[in-house]
Amino acid sequence: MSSRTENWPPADAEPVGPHPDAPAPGTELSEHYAECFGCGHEVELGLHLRSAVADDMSVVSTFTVRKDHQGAPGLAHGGLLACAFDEALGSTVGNLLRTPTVTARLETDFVRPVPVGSTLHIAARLDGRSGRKTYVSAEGRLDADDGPVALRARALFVTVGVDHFTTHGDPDAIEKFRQTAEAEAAAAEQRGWDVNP
Ligand SMILES: CCCCC/C=C\C/C=C\C/C=C\C/C=C\CCCC(=O)SCCNC(=O)CCNC(=O)[C@H](O)C(C)(C)COP(=O)(O)OP(=O)(O)OC[C@H]1O[C@@H](n2cnc3c(N)ncnc32)[C@H](O)[C@@H]1OP(=O)(O)O
Repeated sequence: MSSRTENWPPADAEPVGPHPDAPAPGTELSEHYAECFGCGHEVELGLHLRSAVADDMSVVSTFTVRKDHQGAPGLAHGGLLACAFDEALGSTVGNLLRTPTVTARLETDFVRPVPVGSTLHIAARLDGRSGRKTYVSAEGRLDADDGPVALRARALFVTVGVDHFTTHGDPDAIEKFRQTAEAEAAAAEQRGWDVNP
C-alpha cells in the first residue's frame, strides 16, 4: 500500500457489502462523538463533517474550510484535509459495517489547492475486506458532488474490540461516548434502523 502503482485493494481482499443493519440510502449520519475533532459539535474549531449514505451505498461527507483550518494563506492545511478524509473513511467503515474500527494506514493525494470558504464533498466507498482489515477509498471534490477533484485518499481500517478504547482511552470520555451512542441508538430506532452491530 506504499505506492499508487500497487494493487488496490490487495489481492487477498474480498468484496464487502454493507451490514444488514447498515443505515439505508438517504440516511444522515449523526456525529459519532460530541468531542470528535472531525465531526463533534462541541469542538468549536473542529471540522464539523456531516455525512449521509448515498443511493449507491457510498458515504458522502461535506467539510467547509474555515479560516481556522489554514496552512498557507487562504488555503486549507494539508494535515486537516487528511483528517477530514480519516473521519469520512472511518465513518464509512463504522456505519456501513457496524463495527468498531481504527485507522491503521491513511494515504492522501493532494491534487489541487482547497481555498478557505470552499466545501469539500467527499465520496467514500468500501473496497474490500480481509479478516479484520477493511480497505476503503474516497475522492474529495470542490464545492459540488461533481466538482473538480481536489484530493484522493485510501485507507486501511482494522476492526478492534471495545477493549481497544477501554484499555487505551480515557474512562470519562468513554462514558460520554457511550451515552451519546445510547441516545443515538434510541433516535435511530425511531428512524427505523438499529445501530447495534
Ligand atoms: C466503543 C464501541 C464502538 C462501537 C462502534 C460501532 C459503530 C461505529 C459507527 C460509526 C463510527 C463512526 C465514525 C468513526 C470515524 C472516524 C474514525 C477516526 C479513526 C481514527 O482516527 S482511529 C485513531 C488512529 N488510529 C490508531 O490510533 C490506531 C493505532 N494502532 C493500533 O491500535 C494497532 O496498530 C491496530 C489496532 C491498528 C492493529 O493492531 P493489532 O495488534 O490489533 O493487530 P495487528 O498488528 O495484528 O494488525 C492486524 C492486521 O492489520 C495489518 N496492519 C496493521 N497496521 C498496518 C499498517 N499500518 N499497514 C498495513 N497493514 C497493517 C497487520 O499486518 C495485520 O494483518 P494480517 O492480519 O494480515 O497479519
